[in-house]
Amino acid sequence: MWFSSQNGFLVPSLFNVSYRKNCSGHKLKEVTDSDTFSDNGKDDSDTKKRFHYHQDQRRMSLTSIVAVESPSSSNAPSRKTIDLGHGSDLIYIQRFLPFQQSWTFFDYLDKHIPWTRPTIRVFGRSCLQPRDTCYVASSGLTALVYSGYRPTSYSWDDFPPLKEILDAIYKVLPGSRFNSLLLNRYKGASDYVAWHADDEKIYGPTPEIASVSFGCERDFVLKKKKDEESSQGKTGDSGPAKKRLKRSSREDQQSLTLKHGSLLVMRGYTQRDWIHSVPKRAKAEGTRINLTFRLVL
Ligand SMILES: O=C(O)CCC(=O)C(=O)O
Ligand SMILES: [Fe+2]
Repeated sequence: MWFSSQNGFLVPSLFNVSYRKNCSGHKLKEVTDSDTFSDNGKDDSDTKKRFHYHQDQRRMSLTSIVAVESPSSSNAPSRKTIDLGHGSDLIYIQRFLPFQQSWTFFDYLDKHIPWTRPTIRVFGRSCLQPRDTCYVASSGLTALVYSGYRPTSYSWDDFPPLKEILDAIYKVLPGSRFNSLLLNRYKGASDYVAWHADDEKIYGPTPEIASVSFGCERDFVLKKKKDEESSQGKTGDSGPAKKRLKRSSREDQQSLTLKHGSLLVMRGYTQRDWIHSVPKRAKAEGTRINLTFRLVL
């Protein structure tokens, strides 16, 4: 097999290369998505390099990546499972959707979603939410309310491409079900989502949240709640308090770079025991769109 160099990595040259401006407006060279591509080892070295980078920044714990599962068929994109411990875990599929198709979704969502930037209440003060948002949900569900804001609920039928994305999620997560979707648009470096957990009662104690990202890649950071903040400390499965205090702080933080066309799934007790954020990043100049699919019980 022939290899060519792309962004410092050797990749098989049988894959087509295409160009698209990246979020800083620079020409970006990308391998046109071929689903078999993710199995050739490049995916891993790319990820490991990134993890080492984050490790340098003391944000990534390499030891917690417990499995890089082999795809069940050569067409399935490879997935990584990150065990956060105590019944919480993440799944990350970097090449979940094909690269060009992901840009088609991005353009559609950017143009057709009725984005709003609502005023929300944080610590008793009103402020403009630092990103655009929209909410889509099946009819008859309990309304979503967060930070004193109750978004208008749009219908799935208004935006048919959302159903295509949902179908793609069901293919990689058989048995899962989602009936609502929160969309976020980050218009540049200073848009962000602050530390929070999606632990609203309407999602139940162990919500599964499937998060698809398009456009400018951004860091997604998770931090373990202090034991008194989560009810996990009360279950007694994390050992005596003295032992808990000794735990290395690296185990309490995780960071991932969510790529264009990727899927991140948060499962188990992740919302009960962890908080997450998409921090401001000086270099993230372009627009990013993120979709979080959820199940309202
Ligand atoms: O943009 C993201 O990746 C995360 C968004 C998020 O955490 C949320 O909508 O609750
Ligand atoms: Fe969230």
